[in-house]
Amino acid sequence: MTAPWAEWDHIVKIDPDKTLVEGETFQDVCATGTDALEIGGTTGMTEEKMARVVEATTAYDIPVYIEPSNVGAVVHREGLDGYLVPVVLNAGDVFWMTGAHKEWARLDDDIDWGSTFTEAYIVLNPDSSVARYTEADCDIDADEVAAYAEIAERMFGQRIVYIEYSGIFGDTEIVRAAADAAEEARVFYGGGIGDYDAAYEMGRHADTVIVGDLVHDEGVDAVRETVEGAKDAKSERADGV
Ligand SMILES: CC(C)=CCC/C(C)=C/CC/C(C)=C/CC/C(C)=C/COP(=O)(O)OP(=O)(O)O
Ligand SMILES: O=P(O)(O)OC[C@@H](O)CO
Ligand SMILES: [Mg+2]
Repeated sequence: MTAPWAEWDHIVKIDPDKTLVEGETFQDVCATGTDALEIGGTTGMTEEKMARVVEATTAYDIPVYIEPSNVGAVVHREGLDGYLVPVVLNAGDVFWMTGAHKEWARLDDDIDWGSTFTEAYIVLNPDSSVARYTEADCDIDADEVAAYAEIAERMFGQRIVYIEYSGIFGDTEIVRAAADAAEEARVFYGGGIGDYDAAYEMGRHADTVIVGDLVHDEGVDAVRETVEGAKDAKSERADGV
């Protein structure tokens, strides 16, 4: 099966706990040229907030995926394309590898496994909420990140390796190392993408560039630039994927 994300160069991640820039709508976000929306955030997440954003975004012609950060924030809804569920490879607490997932399977009888996929996260900004929650070991070098990417794909069958620098622009050598280690698995990169150049730079290595805070802090014009950066980088890549 071709993965839904196979052609995604760029994703906007909407945090239901944050607002859009005044005067902008989800329709404007969808019109930036981004390939998909992920809805999720670490702190302040509730089912109500999630439901509100899902309802507002599924009205448009763009894939919408929930990225759950806890069991209570998952909603099921007509028009939703599916679920991209994090599994944090370098978490300090196994709850974030399998524990939350076990609880979700135990409590939710309506999981649609056909549209549920996992993202093998490697969390690398120690000051981010996600690093603090998961007690991630962020003090790892490019070799170790590459090895995580390798085992994610080869031992655990992961199809997405997500290099997560939430809040800061990451180390391109680390992203490159992950990309080199991944054979078929796609490398997602997120963190601190704020303009064309940043998206272009990470898009040279990662298959998909994710933009989060920018949509809430700066708005759709800035996001559109990053879409162009990611897409230009992709079209210039020798492997063409
Ligand atoms: C199995 C289910 C249903 C849930 C568990 C899912 C897991 C393991 C989540 C792990 C870590 C996590 C919270 C991932 C979400 C990724 C994300 C949205 C990160 C961005 O958050 P930050 O930028 O750190 O936080 P804020 O912007 O909310 O402060
Ligand atoms: O908010 P930013 O820093 O763009 O990070 C995006 C995303 O990777 C967060 O999960
Ligand atoms: Mg954030």
